[in-house]
Amino acid sequence: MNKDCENWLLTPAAMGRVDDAAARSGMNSYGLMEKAGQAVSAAALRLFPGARRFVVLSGPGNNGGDGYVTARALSEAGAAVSIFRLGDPSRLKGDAATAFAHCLLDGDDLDAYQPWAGDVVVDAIFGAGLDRPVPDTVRHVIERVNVASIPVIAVDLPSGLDGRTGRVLGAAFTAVHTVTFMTRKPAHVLLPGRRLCGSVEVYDIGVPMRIVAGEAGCVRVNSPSEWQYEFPSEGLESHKFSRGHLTVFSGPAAATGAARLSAAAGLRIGAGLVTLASPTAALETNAAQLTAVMLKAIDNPSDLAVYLDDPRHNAFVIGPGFGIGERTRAFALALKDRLVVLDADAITSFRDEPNALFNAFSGGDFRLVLTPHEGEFARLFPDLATDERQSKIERALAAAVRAHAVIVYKGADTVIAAPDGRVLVNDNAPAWLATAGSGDVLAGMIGGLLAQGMPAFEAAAAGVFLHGKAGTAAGRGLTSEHLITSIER
Ligand SMILES: NC(=O)C1=CN([C@@H]2O[C@H](COP(=O)(O)OP(=O)(O)OC[C@H]3O[C@@H](n4cnc5c(N)ncnc54)[C@H](OP(=O)(O)O)[C@@H]3O)[C@@H](O)[C@H]2O)[C@@H](O)CC1
Ligand SMILES: Nc1ncnc2c1ncn2[C@@H]1O[C@H](COP(=O)(O)OP(=O)(O)O)[C@@H](O)[C@H]1O
Ligand SMILES: [K+]
Repeated sequence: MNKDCENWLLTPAAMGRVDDAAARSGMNSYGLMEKAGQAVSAAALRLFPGARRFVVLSGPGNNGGDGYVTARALSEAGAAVSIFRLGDPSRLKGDAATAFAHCLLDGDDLDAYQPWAGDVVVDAIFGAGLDRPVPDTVRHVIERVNVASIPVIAVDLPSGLDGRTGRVLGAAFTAVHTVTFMTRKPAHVLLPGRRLCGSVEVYDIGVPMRIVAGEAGCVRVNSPSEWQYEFPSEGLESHKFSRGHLTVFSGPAAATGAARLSAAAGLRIGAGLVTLASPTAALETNAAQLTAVMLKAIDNPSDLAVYLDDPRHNAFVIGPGFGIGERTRAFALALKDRLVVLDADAITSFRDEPNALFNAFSGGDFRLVLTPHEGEFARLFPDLATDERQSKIERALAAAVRAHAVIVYKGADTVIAAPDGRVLVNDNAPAWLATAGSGDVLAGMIGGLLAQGMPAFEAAAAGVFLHGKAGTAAGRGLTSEHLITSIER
C-alpha cells in the first residue's frame, strides 16, 4: 500500500471525482482499469494456485470492466476461466466497453452460473456504483455461491455492499479477499462491511497522489501516525505533578468496581496522580482495594466545588458505575471548565436534556469526550441513531458538531469524531474486548491521556487504539483487570 494514503478513507463519490480528475488530467483511464484487473488476477493466482476454474462475474459498469481485464489476464496466465455477465455487454460504455472488446472469452448470463467444486469466484458485478438494492438475479447467485462455499475474491467491494456506509443493500457476497484501488473506502472498515471484505489489499493503480489527496478530506483509519505527535512523553525533568492529575468518580458502595477499573487504567497510561472521588459510604470498600490510586470523599456538589478550587485537578472521568439521575447531572455540569470523559451512567443521565450538557461545554476548546456504545448513543442522539441514510462516520460527526465534544462511538468499528471534521475509524480491536468493564478501562485511558495534556481528539484516538492493542496483547479470555496490565504506551 502507498504510505501516503494508507490511512485515508475515500467515499465512492470522492473516488468517482478522483476518476474524473484523473481522466481530465490527460491520463489514459483505460490504463487504470487495465492495472486494476491485472492486480486482481495476480491476487487470484497468488491466493488460489490450485483453483480448478476462475469464475468471473461481470457487471454493467466499470467494476464489470475490471472483471473483463481480470478474466483476460487469468486466461493469458493459463488458468481455466468462465465469465458470467449481468446485463447486455453491448451496452457497456467507455473503458468497460474497451475491456470487454479486448477480452475474447465467451460468456454466459449470470443466471446460468452453477457452482462447481474447485471454483473460485471473482466478483466484479458492482463496486463503487451500487446505489440501490441488488436485483434478484444477483441475490440468487450470491445464495448459490454461499451454499456451495465457493471462495470469493471481490473487486473493489463485495457486490451488494454500500461503499459509503458499509451496509448491505439487499444481499452481498462474503469475500475471502478484496482488492481495492488507491485507498480504502468506509465500507472496508465499518461493519458489517469489514467482515464481508475478508483481507483487504489496496493496490496503487497509478492515479497521481496529488489528485487523490485533493479528495482525501479528514476521514482516516486510526493509527499512531494520527496522534503520535501529541503523545505525552516523560523526561528526566518530569515529576508526578507534571504528568497530570486524573480524578475518577466512584459509584455507591455496591457499585465501585467500574470506577476502580477506570482509575487503574488512567494510572497505567501515565497520569502522574489518580484520585478516586468516592461517596463517604463507599470509602472503606474502595480503600480496601486501592494502592497507588488515592482516595477522596466527595459526596455532593459543594464537596466537588471545594475540590475544583485546585486547578491541578485537571482531568475527570465520570459515569462508570456512578448511577443515573440529578446528582450525576449536577456533578457533570460542575466540571464544565475541565477536561472530562463522560461515559456510561453519566451519558444516560442526560437522556432527557442533552442540550444542558452540550451547552455547558459549548464555549472554548473542545474538552468533553463522550464515549457512548450503540445504546447510549441512541439515548443522546435519537434522531441520528435512527437515520438509516447516514453511515456511522456521518452520525458520529454530526453528534460531535452538535455536542461540541469529541465522540467515541464504540463498537467493533469504533468511530472517533471531532467537531472540526476530523474522523478516525478504529480497526484493531479484537472481539474479546466485548467483556464487562472494558469500556470503563477505555474511559480511564482517555482520561489519563487528557490529564497528561493530550488534546481531546488525539487523546480519544490514542486511547481507543492502545485499548485495542492491549486487548490483542492480552489475548482471548481476557478480563478487564488483565486488560489494564496489558496496556503499553
Ligand atoms: N477508483 C478508481 O480509480 C478506478 C475504479 N475502477 C472501477 O470502477 C468501479 C466503479 O465503476 P462504476 O462507477 O461504473 O460503478 P459500478 O460499481 O461498476 O456499477 C455501476 C453500474 O451498475 C448499475 N447499477 C448500480 N446499482 C445497481 C442495482 N442495484 N441493480 C442494477 N444495476 C445497478 C449502474 O446502472 P444505472 O444506475 O446506471 O442504472 C451502472 O451500470 C469501481 O468500483 C472500480 O472497480 C477501475 O476501473 C479503475 C479506476
Ligand atoms: N465485538 C467487538 N470487537 C471489538 N471491540 C469491541 C467489541 N465489542 C465491544 N468492543 C469494545 O469494548 C468496549 C466495551 O465498552 P462498553 O460497551 O462500554 O462495555 P462496559 O460497559 O462493560 O465497559 C468498547 O471499547 C468497544 O469498542
Ligand atoms: K465487486
